[in-house]
Amino acid sequence: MNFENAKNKLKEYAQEHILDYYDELNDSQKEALLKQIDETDFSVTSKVINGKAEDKRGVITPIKAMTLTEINASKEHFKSLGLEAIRAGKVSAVLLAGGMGTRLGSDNPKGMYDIGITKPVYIFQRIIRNLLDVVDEAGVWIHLFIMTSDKNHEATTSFFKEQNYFTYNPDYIHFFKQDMAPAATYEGKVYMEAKDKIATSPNGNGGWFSSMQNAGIVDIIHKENIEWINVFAVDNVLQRIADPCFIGATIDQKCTVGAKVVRKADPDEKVGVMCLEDGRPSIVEYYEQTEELRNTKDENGDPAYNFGVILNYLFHEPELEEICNNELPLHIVEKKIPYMNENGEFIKPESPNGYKFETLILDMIHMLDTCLPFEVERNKEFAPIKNKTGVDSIESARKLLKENGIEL
Ligand SMILES: CC(=O)N[C@H]1[C@@H](OP(=O)(O)OP(=O)(O)OC[C@H]2O[C@@H](n3ccc(=O)[nH]c3=O)[C@H](O)[C@@H]2O)O[C@H](CO)[C@@H](O)[C@@H]1O
Repeated sequence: MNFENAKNKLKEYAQEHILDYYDELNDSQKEALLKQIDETDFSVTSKVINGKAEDKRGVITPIKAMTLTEINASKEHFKSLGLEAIRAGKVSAVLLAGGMGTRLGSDNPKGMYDIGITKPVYIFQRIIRNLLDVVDEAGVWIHLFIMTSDKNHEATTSFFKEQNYFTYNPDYIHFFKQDMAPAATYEGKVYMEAKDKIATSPNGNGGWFSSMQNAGIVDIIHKENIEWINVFAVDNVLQRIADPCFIGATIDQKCTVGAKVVRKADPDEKVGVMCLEDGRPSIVEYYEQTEELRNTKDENGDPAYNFGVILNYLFHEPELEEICNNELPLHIVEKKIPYMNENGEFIKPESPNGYKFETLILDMIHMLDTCLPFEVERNKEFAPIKNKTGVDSIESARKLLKENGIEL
């Protein structure tokens, strides 16, 4: 992209200030900035209307989940269906590791965090170990696709190499990068990180499938005749990945998606909740749950929206291709955005100073026709690490790992 084209593109979105320092840059900086302007989707900034994204939610009603009791009654059947699919090479996994580990106060990718006490136990290591349990049981390797971002790709890939892929077969590990989105002020003006660099951040975990397409990963899926993709978060060190019982239940129920859910610990727990939206399966993310939704009770006096997603979904791949051109809703999130001020100084703000733009994986559920909310025991499958201490922290995860007999 040349200077004139860049100027025109920025004008369209009222972001011309990005080129304010262009004349001061050397040739390689100029080139880098023009490339970034070319690759960045600025249209997101025009979606800020009075500081908010348009809210187009339908009518929310409760959904029924397959409960532990129901699952236990058919466990062996589900398990054998799932193992059959795995052994036929129809199942793959996607690790979402494009987010930053900022809440842990580390600049490294979250998966590199060492949660060990007497020996190093990295988050990535726990995840691979969990997947290896199924590989050992099924007797076949499972393709694992790992989503990174511009900010952590190098660090993640070198770490896996250095750790010898935690004994996983490297032929079955494939990395791909997710796309980035600009960060902006409350007025929708894109922040600069430096004179030659726009402030960008990973564009939310909703971009995982389109990023897989852009990176050519979907070609591997086709070539290998993979039908199911188990997508999961980097931060839950206890989750079962490519869980045969979960896979079998989703196949048995003829659903396009399966979503692992837990009963919420309390109405304010920071998990998205499963529901029906205009009669179709859907999820309301925690920061968008109203007081009313959190406190509604069903006819038995139990919370009506009690099934929280743990971010472990099983997608039937062909339907993802059908919906991939549909636009996912944009979520506008207030965040602390490091930026360069008008004096050219780099500032790391103490409190939120603008918006990041994200699409979320949970919005894909509403686009697909059928979803099986599949209950799992929270003490056996949900140990998310979001914070250093307190709720959903390294401390709480260590406690749960110990309870499950895992040495740290
Ligand atoms: C949007 C989403 O799914 N939120 C879920 C997430 O909340 P949570 O608040 O943890 O969601 P985050 O967006 O922080 O991260 C979720 C996962 O997505 C990855 N990531 C995130 C952003 C990005 O641009 N790229 C990327 O790969 C992260 O590395 C992480 O593995 O986990 C909770 C369970 O613990 C669920 O109840 C929430 O519904």
